[in-house]
Amino acid sequence: MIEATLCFPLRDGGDAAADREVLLIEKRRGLGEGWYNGPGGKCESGETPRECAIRETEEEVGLEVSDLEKAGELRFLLDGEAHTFCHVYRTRSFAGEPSVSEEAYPEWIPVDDVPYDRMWDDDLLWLPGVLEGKTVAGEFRFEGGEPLDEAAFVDHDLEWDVSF
Ligand SMILES: CNc1ncnc2c1ncn2[C@@H]1O[C@H](COP(=O)(O)OP(=O)(O)OP(=O)(O)O)[C@@H](O)[C@H]1O
Repeated sequence: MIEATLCFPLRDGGDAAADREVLLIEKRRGLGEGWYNGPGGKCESGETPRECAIRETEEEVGLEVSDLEKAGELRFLLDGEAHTFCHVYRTRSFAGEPSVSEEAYPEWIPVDDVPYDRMWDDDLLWLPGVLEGKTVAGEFRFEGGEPLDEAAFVDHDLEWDVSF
C-alpha cells in the first residue's frame, strides 16, 4: 500500500472570510495528471507523513510550509484491496511564493471556486469540509484496475470531527 500526503496552504485573499484562497496545483505528470489537487505525494522510507507533506510542497511549488494541522486520513481501495493511505494537512503558515515545477502549476484559488469538476471524484466529498476547518476520515472504493486515476469511483464511507 502506498502512503501519501496532501497539503492545503490557505491565505486570506481579501477583507471578507469568503475571499479565502487555497493553493492548488494542476498536476503535470504521474497519477492524476491534468487534474487539480493539493501539493503532495508519496512518503519516502524513514520519513513521517508530516515531513513528507512539507518536502513535497517545497519540491512541487517551492513553498516552505510549517505548523501543519492534520485534517484527514483517506483510505483508497482499488478492487477491494488497500491502494493508498493519504494523510491530509492544512496550514496558514508558509514562506515564499509558489513557483512552477516540472510536476505542478500552482494556483491560488478562492475557496468558493475550487474546480471540483477537474479533480478526483472523491475530492468533492471531503475537501469542502477540510477547507472549512473540519477533520475527516474516509474510505473510498474504486473499481476497474490500475491505474487508479482511470478506475471508477463506486462508493465511500465518511466520518467527520475525527481526532488525530
Ligand atoms: C483516489 N483518490 C484520490 N483523491 C485525491 N488525491 C489522491 C487520490 N489518490 C491519490 N491522490 C494523491 O495524488 C498524489 C499522487 O502522488 P504522487 O507521488 O505525486 O504520484 P506520482 O505517480 O506522480 O508519483 P511520483 O511523482 O513518481 O512520486 C498524492 O498526493 C496522493 O495523495
